[in-house]
Amino acid sequence: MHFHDCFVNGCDASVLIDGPNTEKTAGPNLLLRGYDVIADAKTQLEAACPGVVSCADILALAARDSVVLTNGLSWPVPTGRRDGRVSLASDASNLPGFTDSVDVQKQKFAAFGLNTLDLVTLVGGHTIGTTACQFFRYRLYNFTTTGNGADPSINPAFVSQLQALCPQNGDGSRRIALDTGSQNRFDSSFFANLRSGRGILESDQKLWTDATTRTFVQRLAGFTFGPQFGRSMVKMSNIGVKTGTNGEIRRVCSAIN
Ligand code: HEM
Ligand SMILES: [Ca+2]
Ligand SMILES: [Ca+2]
Repeated sequence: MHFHDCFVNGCDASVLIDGPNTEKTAGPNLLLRGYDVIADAKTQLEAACPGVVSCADILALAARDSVVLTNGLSWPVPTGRRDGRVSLASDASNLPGFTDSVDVQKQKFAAFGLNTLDLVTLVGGHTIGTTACQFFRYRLYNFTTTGNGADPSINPAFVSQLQALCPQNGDGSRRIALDTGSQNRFDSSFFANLRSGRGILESDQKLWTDATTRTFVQRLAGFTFGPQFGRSMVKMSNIGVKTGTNGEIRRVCSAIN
């Protein structure tokens, strides 16, 4: 959620606003979840200290805390973001898509001052969580006309496992781990999986196929992922921050004051 917020109008909680044609209604945001967790935190903060902690700061802090809760390394989160007053679905086109080439992924991150190391590191957020079959099933059936019909960048031994989890005409909303075998642990296993052709999203596996990002995947599969993730997250969470008289401290995260 923090990533999808920061890439559209900066880290200003614009992604949390309810209403017709807000960012929430844009394709890439339709499956975001956890709004209830942010709303709960806001209710408790307003009861203790009304008007002080922005929804944008809650998103940044919750992102860090979810990493800590899944056994990842912590980092200090700079605070002081104010909440934006604009949220338009039409602004969500900056967000990367799961079929994007490495060049496009790099461009979309570079537009916010994030370099290739930041890109590969931040995509490592896929060490936790799941994806719906609909976002990668096309890689398993009739992707090619030769061989077993699957995307050749998938480890052949892994194809049948994925086919069993996401049958061709099965439920597209069924969810499977983005980091096979380690979906609840914030570790470097995601990068080891890319290295062995076990990436789930096409955009993730391409980070290994492409020579310009492969060296970073190789490096992050070691011990540097933990500390680097905190550094790259602090860069991401500074995108377009509103301070001073810009924006407001929302009373409720789903609506402007
Ligand atoms: C090239 C960039 C990226 C693309 C194309 C991408 C795409 C996706 C897709 C398609 C899903 C599955 C959505 C679903 O089925 O609900 C997903 C899930 C997820 N992504 Fe990304 N993502 C990218 C970068 C990031 C970054 C930078 C982070 C965090 C720093 C991140 C964190 C997550 C998490 C935690 C999930 C799991 C959500 C859940 O379990 O509900 N992603 N991503
Ligand atoms: Ca935003
Ligand atoms: Ca993991």
